[in-house]
Amino acid sequence: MNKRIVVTGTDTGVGKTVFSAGLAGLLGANYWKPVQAGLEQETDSECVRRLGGLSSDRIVPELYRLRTPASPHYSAEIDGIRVDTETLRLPDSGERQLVIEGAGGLMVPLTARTLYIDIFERWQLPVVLCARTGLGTINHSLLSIEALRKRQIRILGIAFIGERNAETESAICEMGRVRWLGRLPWLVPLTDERLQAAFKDSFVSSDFLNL
Ligand SMILES: Nc1ncnc2c1ncn2[C@@H]1O[C@H](COP(=O)(O)OP(=O)(O)OP(=O)(O)O)[C@@H](O)[C@H]1O
Ligand SMILES: C[C@H](N)[C@H](N)CCCCCC(=O)O
Ligand SMILES: [Mg+2]
Repeated sequence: MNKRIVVTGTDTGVGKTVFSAGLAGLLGANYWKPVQAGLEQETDSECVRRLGGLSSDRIVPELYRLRTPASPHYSAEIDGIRVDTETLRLPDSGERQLVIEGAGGLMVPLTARTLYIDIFERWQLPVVLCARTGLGTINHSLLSIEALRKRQIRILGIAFIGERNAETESAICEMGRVRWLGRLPWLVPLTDERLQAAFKDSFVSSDFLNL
């Protein structure tokens, strides 16, 4: 039985890391951010550990820690290295499930020739697509869905992040023919306790089990 889930999004900054923290906390899963671009501020792994309440042994180390917060292909060039996409092999997660977060949106380049979506296609894991609820998200979401479908990547569903927008959420799910998994509201302040409580109210763990 597959126990690994990819968390991707319609864009950078949509809330994949916060969602991943909530999901890993809800499932008791491990977390992996294969390629981290940007080290000056809290990394995604550090954020998931803090907000998801994960012990350090549940965080799989990144394969690439690139200094510059930019597209990984460029951030790697600045660091004088090249992402070897052949090394992006799925780690064994042992007894626990594994939440894997991409970087930015689907068509983010890891190298001049390889997009993250190409890696998702190779992995053939189910994908949760994180999306905003505000104006502009319908286009971003339907484009992302189309790209995933074209590569026959299984979409578990859409996880919305932001304030309720019933018309937009239903338009995306109906026109994109994808499941509405839930909506994580915007939490201010954003704390581990508030996230974990809100996540339990927003999502159902059975949607992410027995994949
Ligand atoms: N539900 C939420 N409530 C409050 N703040 C949030 C929420 N989701 C995300 N944020 C904030 O929005 C910003 C972007 O979120 P996040 O880092 O999760 O995005 P991302 O999609 O993982 O970005 P990246 O592409 O860089 O990995 C962060 O400052 C985060 O704290
Ligand atoms: C730096 C940022 N936080 C992410 N890690 C990488 C986002 C890459 C976005 C590339 C793009 O779509 O222009
Ligand atoms: Mg992130």
